[in-house]
Amino acid sequence: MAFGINIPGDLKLPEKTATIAALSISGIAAALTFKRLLDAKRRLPLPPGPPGLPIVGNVFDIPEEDFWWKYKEWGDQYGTDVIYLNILGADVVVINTLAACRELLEKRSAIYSSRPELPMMNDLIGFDWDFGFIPYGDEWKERRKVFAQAFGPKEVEQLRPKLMKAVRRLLIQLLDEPENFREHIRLLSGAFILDISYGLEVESHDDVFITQAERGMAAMAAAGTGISYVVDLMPSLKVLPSWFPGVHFKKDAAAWRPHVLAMAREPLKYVEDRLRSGEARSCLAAKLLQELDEDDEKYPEKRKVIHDVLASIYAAGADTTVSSVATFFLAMAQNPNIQAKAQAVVDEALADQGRLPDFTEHKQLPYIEAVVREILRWRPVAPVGVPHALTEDDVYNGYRIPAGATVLSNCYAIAHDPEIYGPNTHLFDPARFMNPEQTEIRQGAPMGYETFGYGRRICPGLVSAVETVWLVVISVLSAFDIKMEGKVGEGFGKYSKWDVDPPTPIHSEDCSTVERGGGAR
Ligand code: HEM
Repeated sequence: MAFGINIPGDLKLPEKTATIAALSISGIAAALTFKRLLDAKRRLPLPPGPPGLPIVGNVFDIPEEDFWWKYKEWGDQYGTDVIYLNILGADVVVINTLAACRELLEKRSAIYSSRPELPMMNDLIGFDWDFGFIPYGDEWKERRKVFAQAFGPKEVEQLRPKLMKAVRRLLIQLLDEPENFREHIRLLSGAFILDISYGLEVESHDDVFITQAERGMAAMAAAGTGISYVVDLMPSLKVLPSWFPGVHFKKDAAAWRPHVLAMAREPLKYVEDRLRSGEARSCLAAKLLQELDEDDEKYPEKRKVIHDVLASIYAAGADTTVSSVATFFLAMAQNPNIQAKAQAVVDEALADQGRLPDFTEHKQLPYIEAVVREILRWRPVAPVGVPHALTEDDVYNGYRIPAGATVLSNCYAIAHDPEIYGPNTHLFDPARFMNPEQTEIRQGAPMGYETFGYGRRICPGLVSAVETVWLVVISVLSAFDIKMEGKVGEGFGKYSKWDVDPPTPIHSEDCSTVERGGGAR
């Protein structure tokens, strides 16, 4: 019933008529007030932003590189923490401050937690199994719940032996082929995820499951999240046939789709086969599948949830972890003094122990904790987060934010905000998290976790990701010196115009590991 009002059945007819009339009048009045509020809301201005051109809007205003600084600069120029951009008619809102992220993405998360439509990524390439890309709603909630149960702090603790194994193998590979450190990091991340998800024992880069997953990830990187393909800006184009002139996106999608579907389908089938033959190794897939009843009429849907959640772990966790670990190598190569200080801390903790670091040292070494926080802060993996989408019209600071707007959080600008992280945020300096004596993490120090996003869609793999970075950091520091090698490149580590004292720009490929106490290998 409209407005949810029940009329008692024992009322007499005139009373009923009067009651109905009264209710109708108050209903109409409420509807009019609501409409007036809505109209007033719609008359409010959009947040300020660069003026843009007709039809294309701000497409040509956005620089290809370091666009997060441009977003911040516009915010400062217009005196607002939320700016508006029009991208070929689509509403895009960028949040430049932590306070505004908290207000909008956290406090108002009920309406800021969807995702924009991603026709290329989801419908055409086939990533609709990745719950990180699907809209807010029941399907997302169900998957997120299963994920959260598998990655709570206690569950992550149980994954530690598998993580230790992966990191120890990384050390051996660094010893054998330090110049291929990037490949080794990729294998560390992918192999650990395939082990915990499906119990797969991946030993080398040529492993069939790794190859399959990496092909899928290459498709994801090429598709981008939103504006790499014209179909993302004009979803209606997806109905065009692939022979239609200029419809490259369909050909690309057709080439990638089989890999993207296989990376989710094949490892799960492998576990199912192993369960039937009684040979399944302990892993999330085995645990979740064993909880299902094949006679349950909802079995196919429940199996699909497991399929989606497990594959999302690789899709969301592999490249992001690789990127953070690569930042560690870069930061150490650029900052030998910090590396030496961190190594001294590790050496002292392990003196006379005759072993490599393990979780005994976890949370015992504040400076290493600060190094990890600084890695995550200094070069956020997703500089403007993963786009959120607003599901209802909203008003912020007198500005209208329209329903359907894509909402970006400028994590990079926030992670470099001197009011949160102190001076010289362009520099890699773990000391910013420490107390003046440099003995403990300073009380009230921020976590440095802007890189994990905000609100209901915040990275649910955070605890596992931080533990992985931590174990790599402490293990590599205990065994190797990381030094720059050969020519000094350009581009990676490029500093922004805000930087006063830029670090030497280098490519992360130019780093090399040197066995501690030994010569360059
Ligand atoms: C340092 C490594 C990582 C970084 C920087 C990172 C960052 C992020 C970010 C920025 C988001 C989007 C948050 C938002 O929308 O506000 C996200 C989502 C997600 N991450 Fe991570 N992540 C990392 C590692 C991982 C790992 C290891 C896993 C799995 C174990 C994981 C699983 C996920 C999932 C499933 C989502 C989608 C959540 C949703 O849409 O509800 N991430 N991550």
